[in-house]
Amino acid sequence: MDTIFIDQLAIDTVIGLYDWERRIRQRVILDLEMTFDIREAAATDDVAKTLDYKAVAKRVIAFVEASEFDLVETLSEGIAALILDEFPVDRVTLRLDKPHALRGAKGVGIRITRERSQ
Ligand SMILES: Nc1nc2c(c(=O)[nH]1)N=C([C@H](O)[C@@H](O)CO)CN2
Repeated sequence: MDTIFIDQLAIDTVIGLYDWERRIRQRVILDLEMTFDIREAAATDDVAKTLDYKAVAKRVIAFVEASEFDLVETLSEGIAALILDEFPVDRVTLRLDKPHALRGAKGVGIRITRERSQ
């Protein structure tokens, strides 16, 4: 299966456990890999036949900007669920980096893979 990806999508949101984190917006960086068969789009040169990465990015940005979760786990599951619910994707791998969360580290975060349930 083919993959359509979005790399290093930077979004500011309320995320974190601590009181000071509830009062500010912090940057999260997303890498998304979504399985999609591109052959029909390639044969027709028609964006309507593919997974429009701009439409995915717009929807993910709106969700993340409006969210106020404590954990990166909850935010990541929410993003994966909305992609599988709203777009023709059977499998999504998502890496979420919270770059300013841990002094001394370039970043922290998680990577998850979720599939559409049959
Ligand atoms: N597994 C996790 N550990 C931690 C999280 C998290 O979301 N998942 N969050 C925090 C704090 O919010 C931290 O990012 C603030 O520096 C700590 N551990």
